[in-house]
Amino acid sequence: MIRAIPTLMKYALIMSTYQTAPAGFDPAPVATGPNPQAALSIRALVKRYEAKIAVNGLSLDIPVGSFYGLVGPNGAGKTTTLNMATGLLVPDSGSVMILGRDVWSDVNQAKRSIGVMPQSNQIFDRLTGLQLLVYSGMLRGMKRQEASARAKDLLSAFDLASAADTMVSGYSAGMNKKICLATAMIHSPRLLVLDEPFESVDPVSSANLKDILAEYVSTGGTVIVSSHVMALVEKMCTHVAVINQGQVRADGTITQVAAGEDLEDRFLQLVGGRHAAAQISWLNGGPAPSAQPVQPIAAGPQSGITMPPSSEFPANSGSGQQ
Ligand SMILES: Nc1ncnc2c1ncn2[C@@H]1O[C@H](COP(=O)(O)OP(=O)(O)OP(=O)(O)O)[C@@H](O)[C@H]1O
Repeated sequence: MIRAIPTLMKYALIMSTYQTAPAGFDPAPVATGPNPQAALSIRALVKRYEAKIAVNGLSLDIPVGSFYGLVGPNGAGKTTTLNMATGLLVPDSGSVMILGRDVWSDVNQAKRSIGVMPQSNQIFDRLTGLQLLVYSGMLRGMKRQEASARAKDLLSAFDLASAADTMVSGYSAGMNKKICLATAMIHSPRLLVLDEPFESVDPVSSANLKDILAEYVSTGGTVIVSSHVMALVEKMCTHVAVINQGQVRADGTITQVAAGEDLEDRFLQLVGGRHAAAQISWLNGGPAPSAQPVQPIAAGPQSGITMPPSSEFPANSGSGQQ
């Protein structure tokens, strides 16, 4: 089982800093460099997409051995931050250190030392579950025999043993999540980064996954999960960071961040954005749309499509040209 998988990697200490922030943008000043003692240490991370600042000078320390939840509203910058922290997306500026090693000075080494759960559309789904896991292990430098033994342990731990020889394209959404998580664990990384790991997973499998992750943390591993499910984060995580508009609004242990309240209520206070229920009359049994005359649109005589005339779909001569 997972406990039997030995640690492969030991880590050196390296520090460095990226180039300065983009012109015209001033993230919050940062007094200290990354913390080499942390599992993941981020300083003044910035990413912008043209006018949009996705990550706005974000700094965060994630302690070794923590089960760390990253929460934030849609578009807060969680995925962009995690992609930059795990070597998948080049930051505009800022620095990231994983277990004392600067990520961007040797990005391939950084990638080998962590387990990042891929999205289901990022895996080779024409392989069987067993083949995918062995392949993932060998990509990280493992010998085939060892990768194969671990793959079988993982398939059984994740209740996928009976689907070991089934092509991943034939897996359900929940099975897909589990095989993705297994690919992130095969090389026994000391840091696991998981984006919404429990989405689509049934309650029994979810409880098993939580047990596996809790055991992994109890042996000194660090887990970072991004999630929108506050109850799950409150129950499972030791720490949490609330991210909004590309910055950390609050971070610390669950108790510190919740500050005596329900974590979800605290989250809503921190990120704001709640508004009175929208008044959409047609959702509340408002008047039925009035009948309008219809006439053919431009798709040609054989199309058989008719639409009411309007400013969005003006009637034209039926030439079919736009
Ligand atoms: N490739 C891209 N090009 C342009 N804008 C992007 C790109 N990727 C992300 N963004 C923008 O950056 C912001 C942060 O996106 P990100 O995906 O990091 O948010 P998130 O917190 O993970 O959101 P969610 O919870 O919805 O997954 C959003 O406004 C998003 O539209």
